[in-house]
Amino acid sequence: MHAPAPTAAPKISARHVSVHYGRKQAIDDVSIDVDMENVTAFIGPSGCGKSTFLRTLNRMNDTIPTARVAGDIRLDGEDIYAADMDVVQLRARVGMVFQKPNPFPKSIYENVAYGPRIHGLAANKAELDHIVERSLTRAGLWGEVKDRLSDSGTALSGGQQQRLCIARAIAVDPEVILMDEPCSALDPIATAKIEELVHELRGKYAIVIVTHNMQQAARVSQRTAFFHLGTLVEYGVTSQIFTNPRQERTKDYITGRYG
Ligand SMILES: Nc1ncnc2c1ncn2[C@@H]1O[C@H](COP(=O)(O)OP(=O)(O)OP(=O)(O)O)[C@@H](O)[C@H]1O
Repeated sequence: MHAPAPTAAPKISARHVSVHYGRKQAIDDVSIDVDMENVTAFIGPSGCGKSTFLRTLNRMNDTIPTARVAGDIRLDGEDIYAADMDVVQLRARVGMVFQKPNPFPKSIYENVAYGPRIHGLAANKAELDHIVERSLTRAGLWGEVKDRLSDSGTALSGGQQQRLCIARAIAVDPEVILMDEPCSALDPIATAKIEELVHELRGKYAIVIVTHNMQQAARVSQRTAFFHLGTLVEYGVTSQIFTNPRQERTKDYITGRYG
């Protein structure tokens, strides 16, 4: 399986990655490059391993006791599974947004300020205020919340909560943002806002998005990886994957024959 030639040095380079949960293999020998310029979508039928593979990219699988990851994953050439890798730092550099919005039960301001504070990114309150405003602005939420920053994050609508979670990821200055079906709990209008946001964030961060929705993959990404039964079947330019897939299995999936 060959990744398309990246337009620049890859931000993330994964080679021969396999994942087991106990004795069950969920990912089998996946190699892929992700760059800054292109949004990368992971698609494939339920259970094919998209989320499992996504979680290897910031070691989120470490939190699952039965999960074992083999292979080599590099962030700007640095081995993220090296023994001396600081996982807290790594997860700030490679942020994650989940299926279900999960703001902290704290104020909108605190949701965004928490990360920069623990990572020591602001020298004083004014700097922290600035980071909070900038992050909420980038996440397309500032206008809606600037007059209610002390309200609870959990009181926002689902779509606003998801943008708050994106602002929270952005606040610690990540290099990569991983999104695991970020719109699956949202209505079409909130979904459209997140998709717009992905367009705006493209190039500022390397973005990988797992989606069940092929139209969404076609709309938001420039590179698409099709997974099936734990393997990476095909990875290429999104328009090519959807109009002229090289592999029979990809064609069957995108034409709705299974999934
Ligand atoms: N914590 C876990 N423990 C054991 N098996 C797991 C665990 N998480 C996932 N699996 C298994 O690993 C395989 C891949 O699951 P994963 O959630 O990565 O797939 P997916 O493509 O993201 O699916 P979906 O689209 O339904 O979310 C599945 O067979 C699943 O049952």
